[in-house]
Amino acid sequence: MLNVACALIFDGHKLLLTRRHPNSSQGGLWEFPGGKQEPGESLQQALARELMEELTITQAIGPSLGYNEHHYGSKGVRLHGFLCHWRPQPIKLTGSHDQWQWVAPRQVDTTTLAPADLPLLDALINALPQE
Ligand SMILES: Nc1nc2c([nH]c(=O)n2[C@H]2C[C@H](O)[C@@H](COP(=O)(O)OP(=O)(O)OP(=O)(O)O)O2)c(=O)[nH]1
Ligand SMILES: [Mg+2]
Repeated sequence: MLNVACALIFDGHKLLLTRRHPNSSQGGLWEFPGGKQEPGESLQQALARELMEELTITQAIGPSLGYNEHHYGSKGVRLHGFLCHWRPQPIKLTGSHDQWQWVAPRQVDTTTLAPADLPLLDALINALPQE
């Protein structure tokens, strides 16, 4: 099982989604930015590294939203979500993604979101104050 850490970066109203580069696995789908844990790293360290590598942003990694296990064919992914309070700063995509967007959590188009992400999106929505 591949351990992947991802960030649900939230500014109090909107959530940051990034779109996977068309040539990658799950290409063209939107996701929470992040990547694979490497040997010797905590999940939070992996996530901070990936956010710098992929978006050139520095984020304080907040509380865990749990994890979801998902199988893409024979490949199993354990996707760990962390809530991060957005620190305003420029975003620069370095190649893993071709777009980003800010979207209200309840308005995310779940048909174009990586399927492993759905339970983490629900965990965020459940943690929000009622409208
Ligand atoms: N980062 C990230 N990966 C996700 C999400 N949802 C989801 O199914 N995945 C899957 C896609 C990949 O099969 C797997 C690994 O993520 P990744 O491709 O970002 O890993 P990485 O940044 O380390 O990239 P690489 O070394 O493979 O280039 O996790 C998500 O929300 N964020
Ligand atoms: Mg990645």
